Amino acid sequence: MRLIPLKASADVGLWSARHIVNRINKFKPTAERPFVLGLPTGGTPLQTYKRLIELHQAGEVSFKNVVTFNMDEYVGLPEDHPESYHTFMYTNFFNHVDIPRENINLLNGNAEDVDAECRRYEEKIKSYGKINLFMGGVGNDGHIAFNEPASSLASRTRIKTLTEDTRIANSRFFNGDINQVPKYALTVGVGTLLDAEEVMILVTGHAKAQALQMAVEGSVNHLWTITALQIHPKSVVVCDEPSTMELKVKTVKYFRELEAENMKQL
Ligand SMILES: N[C@@H]1[C@@H](O)[C@H](O)[C@@H](COP(=O)(O)O)O[C@@H]1O
Repeated sequence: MRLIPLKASADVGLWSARHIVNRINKFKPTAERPFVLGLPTGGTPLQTYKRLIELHQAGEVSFKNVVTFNMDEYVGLPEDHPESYHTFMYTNFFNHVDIPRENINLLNGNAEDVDAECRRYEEKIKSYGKINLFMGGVGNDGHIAFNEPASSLASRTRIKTLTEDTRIANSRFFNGDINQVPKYALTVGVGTLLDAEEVMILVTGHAKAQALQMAVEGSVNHLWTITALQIHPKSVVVCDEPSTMELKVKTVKYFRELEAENMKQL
């Protein structure tokens, strides 16, 4: 695991956006061989999306040959609901870059047969071979995508019941009313995430300190599904200072020194 300890959340946004741009440009995608990017919603990646739009406008990156797969979507929320992940993605990112609409993949939380919808999604990912880079955030309780505590670490895309903690955390987007937060979501599985060539997780704010500590210093376990990153061959965690509060000083020092060495070699 690579840990990038940065100062502020704005730095996390910039670093992660540059990382995505570098990966896409190095890949030199074409229509026949697109770059496949996994994407999250939530408050954390907002700054990344802003920076990506700026880098696109500055001519540093094109999304013409990029195919995206979002990690999750609420069940039963109309697609055009202001808090659906469809709306989030178009408003905060897709509407501002040159990605063709047909390259965008989002789970349909209103599908009549949700199991068939989840199978379709897995098949579609497979049809591209693999996801080249999956970006994600983490819940306060260590969930990755909507893989709530006790999710199988081998799980694939499926329907999940949200925990009360997650619904309380997400009620901030629903007028502070937990009753308006959907009870279910469709989500890629931990196994789906682990299949990606690279996984990049963004962690910002003090509320995520315990999740970050488990991710980096804890043991792999299904109660903190973020810990599955430890068995991924290429995972990178980009974090700000407040989120490192529960890490050992020597852990942060080690990773900071490693990154300083990397910078020197560039
Ligand atoms: N399904 C999403 C996750 O993908 C996200 O990582 C988490 C944290 O969101 P935020 O970035 O707003 O803290 O919220 C939701 O539960």
